[in-house]
Amino acid sequence: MTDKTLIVSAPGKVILHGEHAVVHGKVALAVSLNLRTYLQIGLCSNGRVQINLPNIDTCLSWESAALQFLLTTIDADVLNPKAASQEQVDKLRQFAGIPDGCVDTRSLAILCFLYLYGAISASSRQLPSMEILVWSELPTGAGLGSSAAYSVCLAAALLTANESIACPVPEENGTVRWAEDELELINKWAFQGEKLIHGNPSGVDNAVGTWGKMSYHQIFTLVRMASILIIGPILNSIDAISCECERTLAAIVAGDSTEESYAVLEELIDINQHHLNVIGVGHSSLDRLCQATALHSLHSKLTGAGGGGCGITLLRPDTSPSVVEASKRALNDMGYDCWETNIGGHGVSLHSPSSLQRDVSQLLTRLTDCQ
Ligand SMILES: Nc1ncnc2c1ncn2[C@@H]1O[C@H](COP(=O)(O)OP(=O)(O)O)[C@@H](O)[C@H]1O
Ligand SMILES: C[C@@](O)(CCOP(=O)(O)O)CC(=O)O
Ligand SMILES: [Mg+2]
Repeated sequence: MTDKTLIVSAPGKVILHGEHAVVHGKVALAVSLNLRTYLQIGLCSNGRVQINLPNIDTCLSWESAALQFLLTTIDADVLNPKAASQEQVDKLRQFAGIPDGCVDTRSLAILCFLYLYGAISASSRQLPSMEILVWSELPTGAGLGSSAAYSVCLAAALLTANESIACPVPEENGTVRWAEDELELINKWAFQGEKLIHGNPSGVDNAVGTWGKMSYHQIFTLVRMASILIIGPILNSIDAISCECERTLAAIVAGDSTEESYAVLEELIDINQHHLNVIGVGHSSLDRLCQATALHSLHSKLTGAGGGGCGITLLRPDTSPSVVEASKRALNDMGYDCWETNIGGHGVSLHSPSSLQRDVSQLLTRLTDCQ
């Protein structure tokens, strides 16, 4: 058991194309964002387990003894992650006082923590006393993958703390990542956490949180439902959109872009936005967002689960800053928040404290002090 305080972080994601379709086995194109979730974990000897989640105004603490039931309830092999059974979920809910069917932000975050903590500790038959603090730059529940970043951070921190994976030492001012097989294990456990939050996730979000950069993802877990016959052609079209977008982006990255490349990207965004509305995951507020940016000749679509949440707008290299500013002003006036982000942030990482940006470091210190 490592006795150091560890700080890990994982990026959020944005799905360029393929949300929802990916759950039905189609291709999704997702990229990591430069907005991250940070987790600080410290092992202690006070016989307690504490988790502090300031983004959702939650701080809970239990006697380790009260958590012993986890070892009898969860019979997991740390190297072979598996999903929580319904019986296990029921026991965790009962323990945490979460009524059946309750899926509020706090309940889901606690269920996810309790399962990952119990399952990852089960092999060593020990429940370490620890303090965990999770803070995120990502909006919660808005389509930017905050749940996956949370699950990835928890999986990485808990696996490292109980030495199921190595604890690489970052250089001063530096960050390090784990070996590929260890990242695989982090990703698999994070996926089990995502299942508790999402029910039937595709696995795209946790893969981006783990590996970062761009992920071209196709998962062959076809969900059978009657309406799939009707929406099948739309899902196939979304699949083709993801593939065409990937080809166009690859050409841009390779320096083979033409005037037309960006026009293609814009057209793909418009078509997909219509498709997402047709399959019923749009929202009038997202339509208004698309209309507002269209007035400035910018193209937008919803991203993530939809039904509210975030939209993305493509800024071409030749989009003038005044157009960006004018669209942001218009959106702000309509009550939207805007983030100008970069894509391609690195995947889950372990930080030396001095490598953190000053504002993040100060915030973690402040939040630790008031625990
Ligand atoms: N920083 C955080 N602290 C605590 N819980 C979090 C945090 N970020 C995400 N979560 C959990 O993830 C859920 C949001 O996930 P989800 O609805 O999938 O939206 P998103 O698009 O942001 O992933 C929250 O309800 C909460 O349970
Ligand atoms: C709708 C979906 O494709 C993306 C959901 O993304 P988010 O949780 O809204 O960030 C579901 C999934 O891929 O698991
Ligand atoms: Mg999510």
